[in-house]
Amino acid sequence: MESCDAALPNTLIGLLLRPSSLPHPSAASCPRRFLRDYASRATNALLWVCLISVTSLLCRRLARLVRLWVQGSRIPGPPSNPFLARSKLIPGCGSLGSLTGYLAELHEKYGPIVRLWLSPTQLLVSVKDTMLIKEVLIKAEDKLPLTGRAFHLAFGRSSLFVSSFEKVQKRRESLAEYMNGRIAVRANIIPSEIVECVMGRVDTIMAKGILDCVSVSQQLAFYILGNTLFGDAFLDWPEASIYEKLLITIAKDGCFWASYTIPPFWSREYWKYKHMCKRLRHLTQDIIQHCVDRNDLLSKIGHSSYKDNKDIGDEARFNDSVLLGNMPSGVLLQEEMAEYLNSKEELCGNILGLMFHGCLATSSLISSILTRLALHPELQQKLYAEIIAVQEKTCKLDSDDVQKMNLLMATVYESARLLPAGPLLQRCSLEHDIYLCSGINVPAGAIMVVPLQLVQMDSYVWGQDAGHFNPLRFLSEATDHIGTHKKYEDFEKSAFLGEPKRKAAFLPFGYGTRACIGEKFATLGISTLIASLLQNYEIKLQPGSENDPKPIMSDCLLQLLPSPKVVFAKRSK
Ligand code: HEM
Repeated sequence: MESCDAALPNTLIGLLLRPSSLPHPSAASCPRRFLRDYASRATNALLWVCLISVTSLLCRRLARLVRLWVQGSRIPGPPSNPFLARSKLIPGCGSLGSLTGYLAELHEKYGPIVRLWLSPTQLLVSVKDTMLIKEVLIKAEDKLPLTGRAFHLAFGRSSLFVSSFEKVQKRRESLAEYMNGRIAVRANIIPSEIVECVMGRVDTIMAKGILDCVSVSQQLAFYILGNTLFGDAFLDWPEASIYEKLLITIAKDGCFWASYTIPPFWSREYWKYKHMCKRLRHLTQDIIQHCVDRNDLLSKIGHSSYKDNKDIGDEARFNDSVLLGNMPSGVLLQEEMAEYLNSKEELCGNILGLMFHGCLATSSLISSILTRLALHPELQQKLYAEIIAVQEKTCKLDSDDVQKMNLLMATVYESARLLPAGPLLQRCSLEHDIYLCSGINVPAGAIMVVPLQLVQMDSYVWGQDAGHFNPLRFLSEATDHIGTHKKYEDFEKSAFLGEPKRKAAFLPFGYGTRACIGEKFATLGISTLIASLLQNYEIKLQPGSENDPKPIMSDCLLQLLPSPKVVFAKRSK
């Protein structure tokens, strides 16, 4: 009789199962027993395979962690042990009581690049030197996984706001191409209807009384972005104000909920948050539908082939949107249609991500500018004169005109310098170490940050008055050779300063592979809006509040506190 052993298949599993000695005599005589034996050996083998893979994964992780510890300890920084890191960070926050304050002290002591252990697995590397910053922002292409998780939790799947550069690269390129193309063909980035609508809202709010700088800026930003992404349909969309409130509420809590590695299913608050996110996504689908009904969207975010494809379904038209990827013009194929339906969630995630980031960043810059204007009436006067001088030569202000207004552009830049959208630019390299020219090696997985406040207010780069608001520093003839400002005179003839060191230290929109795509759009759009506002209104502090404490920058949250109450006084024409 043939042995059972001979019956084992001639495969790897057969090899693993082949007994070292002769088969058990009873195995040959009992096929059922043999099968049981076979199954248990197969299970054993499978468990071994699992064990080996998990062990090798853990070993790889451990090796990576050891590399992080070893290489991290070679970067200059306080002599702390990764295991004691977090407990030391809080009391060590220094006199300024914030991470930026602490980093300032560390840079003073250890030089332009310092490391800090946030936890045994989290190494933070802060870079302050302008040349190193450029190198880091070009070489490190990924963003922190936490950022991607927060966007995903709040807005669903997105191909624009994820950690890996590989995943966002294509969408970044198509969006940037579209935005820049749009600026090139349309001089009026903010169409006159939106300016009129925004002015109408300002009038309505003014009729009720005094304006809070932050909330009015939020509304302005929301309408500009909404109109850009959704078209004119956004202006008469009845759910717009609910949408705005939900977006802001969700944005505030996003990072908190995303910081849980395992979602806290047991928490009612978490489910409330998820419910709000769902509502927001439904509203986004609603506004998309509203745009489709009004045939509006593609004139804003798609490209021209929409008009040639009137016979395709409403939903298919969205396939043409840059937020999903440009489809070749012509008839849509079945698979493309199916692909589109799968991508619906992605479109929603991309739109919500853009609305969230764009609104928050734009409103913070508008609010900062309005505050400066209310606090500096002499600057406002000069700006008004500049606007009128340009306007006399043209009937309607557009972005081409605005670019001729040097003092206005300088005011926007200076406000962005003093109040960047966030305290830190963050990057990481998920897979590869980053070798810097200075000989420092930043291990893969380390969190790299650029403390924007320190860089944009560095007196070595910006002069002794670095902490003061002075738009003239961006204009050549209004600034003397040591960088201090003259009066607001002769600024009309001034050119923008192009000094490289300053440029490298001016990063409100980031730099390098993951820099902001909306930079040009935001600066020109905001300047056009401010020009239109100043044409019609004078911005004043609320009467009686002149002697109140002046707004100062809150170091942690990066906003001006308290938000001043302002009045928009209509100009007599
Ligand atoms: C005043 C307004 C704005 C400010 C201050 C601002 C600032 C920033 C900053 C600092 C970053 C990170 C850059 C980096 O890490 O190097 C960023 C990223 C980004 N911004 Fe903006 N932004 C503004 C408006 C907008 C607008 C209007 C849009 C588009 C509609 C936009 C689209 C993006 C996108 C898509 C990214 C992500 C890039 C990526 O992760 O690859 N931004 N922005």
